[in-house]
Amino acid sequence: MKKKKVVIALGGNAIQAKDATAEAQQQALKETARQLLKIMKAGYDMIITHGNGPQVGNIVLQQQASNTEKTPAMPLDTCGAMSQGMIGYWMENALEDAMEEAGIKKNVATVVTRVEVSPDDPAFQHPSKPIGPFYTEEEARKMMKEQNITMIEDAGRGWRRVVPSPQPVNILEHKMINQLMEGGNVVIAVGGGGIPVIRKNHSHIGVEAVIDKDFAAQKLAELVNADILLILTAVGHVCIHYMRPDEKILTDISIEELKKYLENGEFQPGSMKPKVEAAILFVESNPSRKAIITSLDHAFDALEGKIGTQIMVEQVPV
Ligand SMILES: Nc1ncnc2c1ncn2[C@@H]1O[C@H](COP(=O)(O)OP(=O)(O)O)[C@@H](O)[C@H]1O
Ligand SMILES: NC(=O)OP(=O)(O)O
Repeated sequence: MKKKKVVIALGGNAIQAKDATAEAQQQALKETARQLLKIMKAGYDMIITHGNGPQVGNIVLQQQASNTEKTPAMPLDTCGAMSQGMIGYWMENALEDAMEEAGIKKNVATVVTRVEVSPDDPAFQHPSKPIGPFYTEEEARKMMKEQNITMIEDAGRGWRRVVPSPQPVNILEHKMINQLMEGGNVVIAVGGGGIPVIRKNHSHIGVEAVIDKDFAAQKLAELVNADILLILTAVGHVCIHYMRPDEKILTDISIEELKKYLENGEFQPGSMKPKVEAAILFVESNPSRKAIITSLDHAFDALEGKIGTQIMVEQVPV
């Protein structure tokens, strides 16, 4: 039987569960690798994508802190590339160790990935993607005045810097990523939503932005003709009336029904809304495709259709 192709988008909790140290992030990735191993063992072909919001923001701050003529600060696109390398390297170690323990022999590779965006994307005028650490309102107001940056309150958790987050238009390395996966390798790609580039005079030029990893994963999943887009976050299901007394989990759901909830404003921008939108776009691109939103610990069972929010063209009758 043909192996199913899965593109996995790993949420923040898969990497930065406790704190921002290299040790803590690598520790979190060990558990992530254990969960991903179950998917590997079941014979799925997989490409792993991941976020970079906390990490790229911290790299930017480190760059600024040592910005001298001899050690100049690198721009945001280059910081994005650094975050891909850093997280890809940690993930390679974690996956290799997990495979070794389980007696699985596969190669793991990270592809530094550029994602083309449109220079006319309106997102460049409206920074919305939170990066780096959280601050108090007082600290944030001072930083905005002194540094000419935009900061917003992030889902009740504190204030964070925000940067433009344009939509992915094309993934430049998608053919190589697909070949690596079809060759039986585990591929880590489009990290942090990819390095944002625009096309100018036959060249690609990096731009100051951070692409949403759920949209980038959706674009990649379409381009490699994946069967399933698996979006992993900290909750087992998408909910409507989230955090209210009448909260309800969504299990099997059609894109038509999900769209209605989206239009009713059920999902928050910057958290569940981009995941739901990415899932709908993927399923709409081909009716045989399926998107799943669930937690890391439910990843394998969700692929088997047992749990999580399963998004399809038609709701499967029970
Ligand atoms: N409608 C909703 N249903 C379920 N969870 C929601 C909803 N709205 C917000 N959330 C919260 O948002 C989180 C996902 O957003 P976020 O943490 O930014 O994503 P990521 O896991 O990609 O880092 C969920 O884990 C949950 O805590
Ligand atoms: N690039 C991106 O979407 O990162 P986070 O998921 O960490 O916000």
